[in-house]
Amino acid sequence: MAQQLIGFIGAGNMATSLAGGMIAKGIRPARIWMSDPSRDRLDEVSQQHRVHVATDNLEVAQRVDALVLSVKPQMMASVCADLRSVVEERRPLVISIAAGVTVANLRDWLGEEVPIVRCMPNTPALVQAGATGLYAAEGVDDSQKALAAQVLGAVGLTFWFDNEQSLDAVTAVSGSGPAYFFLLMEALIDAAKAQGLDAATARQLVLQTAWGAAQLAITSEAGPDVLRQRVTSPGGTTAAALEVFEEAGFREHVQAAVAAARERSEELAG
Ligand SMILES: NC(=O)C1=CN([C@@H]2O[C@H](COP(=O)(O)OP(=O)(O)OC[C@H]3O[C@@H](n4cnc5c(N)ncnc54)[C@H](O)[C@@H]3O)[C@@H](O)[C@H]2O)C=CC1
Ligand SMILES: O=C(O)[C@@H]1CCC=N1
Repeated sequence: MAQQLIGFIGAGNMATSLAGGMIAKGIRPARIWMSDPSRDRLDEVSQQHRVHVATDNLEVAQRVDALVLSVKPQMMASVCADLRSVVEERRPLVISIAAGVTVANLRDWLGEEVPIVRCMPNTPALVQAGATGLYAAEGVDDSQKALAAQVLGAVGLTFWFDNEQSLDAVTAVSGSGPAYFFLLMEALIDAAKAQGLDAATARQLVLQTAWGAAQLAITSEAGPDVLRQRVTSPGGTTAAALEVFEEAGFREHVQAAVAAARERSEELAG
């Protein structure tokens, strides 16, 4: 694994965070290749990370042991069509991070024999605090699984799943999940302003509280339920607020929202 080369097709936000995370974890930049049609983007990336770059996807595919497909889902079919002959001939491990693109889609586009790992990362990968679900299709060996875990593990935690359908649940929970927390932050900032706090202070209070709560939950042995109870004095302010949330059906809304996201993920996967 030490000398294997990793290529990213598409040098966008997710690809550059993954590469940045890998380099921060000690992988030599010389092992990383990136292709993108945008010369400006590649110049930026090679300056920042010192990785190899190419405007031609095939140049990267011809060199690497693992190919991370990191273009937008709607680009995937055409990008794969161009890569197909090289991939069929060389059989690199293909790692897809595209939402809603299935192993069956990738096999259609790249050939039946290609080893594929499908992943669902999330945007906190951009700050090395990601959570990624991974699924290895049949034909992926242990060293290839280790390589995929090394790539995605460079930007956060990784979790393997035995069946591909689980990735729909992962998408609904941790893939889309950052947006749920951002919505709560937005709503709390608005509420803070409605209570007379200035916008900048409201923002800082809310973000620090979100960060602190996450840190506390991650580092504490107690679960979120116990931590919530510890904040809540009987008859106090938190109890007054939580009662409003519960009466409004907060938990049921979260259940319904996640179910809707899962359903949409299944629809997108076809
Ligand atoms: N936003 C999210 O929460 C998550 C996104 N993803 C997936 O990550 C993938 C990449 O997303 P981002 O990095 O946010 O997108 P992005 O738009 O930042 O990057 C895509 C890159 O692909 C390049 N590109 C376009 N056409 C190309 C081609 N023919 N060949 C090579 N490169 C080409 C673009 O120039 C761009 O730099 C998507 O498939 C998305 O579904 C995965 C998990 C979470
Ligand atoms: O909203 C979406 O469809 C994608 C999948 C997970 C995050 N963004």
